[in-house]
Amino acid sequence: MIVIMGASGTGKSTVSAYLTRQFGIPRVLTHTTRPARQGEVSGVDYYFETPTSFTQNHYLEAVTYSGYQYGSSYEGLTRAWAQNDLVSIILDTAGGMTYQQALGAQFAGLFLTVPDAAHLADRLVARGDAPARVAARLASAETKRDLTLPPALAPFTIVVVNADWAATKRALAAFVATFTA
Ligand SMILES: Nc1ncnc2c1ncn2[C@@H]1O[C@H](COP(=O)(O)OP(=O)(O)OP(=O)(O)O)[C@@H](O)[C@H]1O
Ligand SMILES: Nc1nc2c(ncn2[C@@H]2O[C@H](COP(=O)(O)O)[C@@H](O)[C@H]2O)c(=O)[nH]1
Repeated sequence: MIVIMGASGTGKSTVSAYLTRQFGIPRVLTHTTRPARQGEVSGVDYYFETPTSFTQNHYLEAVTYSGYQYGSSYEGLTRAWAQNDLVSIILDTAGGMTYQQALGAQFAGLFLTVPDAAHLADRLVARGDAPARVAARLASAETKRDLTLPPALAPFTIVVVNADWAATKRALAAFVATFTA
């Protein structure tokens, strides 16, 4: 399982979509109580939940991130694995730690970063996020934490600086090749 991590705006969803498009690697959909962003669809981007419906799934792990609940359910994992042996999932680093412990050798971390975190706000605003929401997200303890890869995950994780998209695509191709070699 490719576990994609990184702070908000580093490009996790963009990379995950590229892995699906280019290499046929499906993404495990996770559940959240945060409101959908413009263009996001339940069952495509997330399973969007109410606080009550969130409790009705069976989670391998769940976290609170920037004031909302997120969780990866066994139901979501089963659906993705029915499509392909190699799947990706987007998690915060706390979830990444849980998955590394649960999956052992099947865990392949992919940590995204940018050369200058000051550019993250510009990316999120360009994505269409409201400036107030961007400020709250980037000020959150979880986003600050996820600017850095936890040392415990370093042996099992590659780091990709996602600035020049062509370079990112080359790094992803080399990474994916390690699973098919
Ligand atoms: N290499 C890149 N260069 C410039 N912009 C990029 C690059 N990669 C992604 N982006 C853009 O940055 C914005 C944020 O990307 P994305 O939504 O994939 O980030 P994310 O890490 O999933 O964020 P979040 O955790 O907030 O959902 C998007 O508008 C995306 O198109
Ligand atoms: N530990 C988990 N983290 C998750 C899960 N689903 C998403 N995430 C992470 O949450 C933040 C915020 O996501 P956003 O879409 O609101 O920007 C981000 O770091 C995701 O990686 C999950 O099920 N478990």
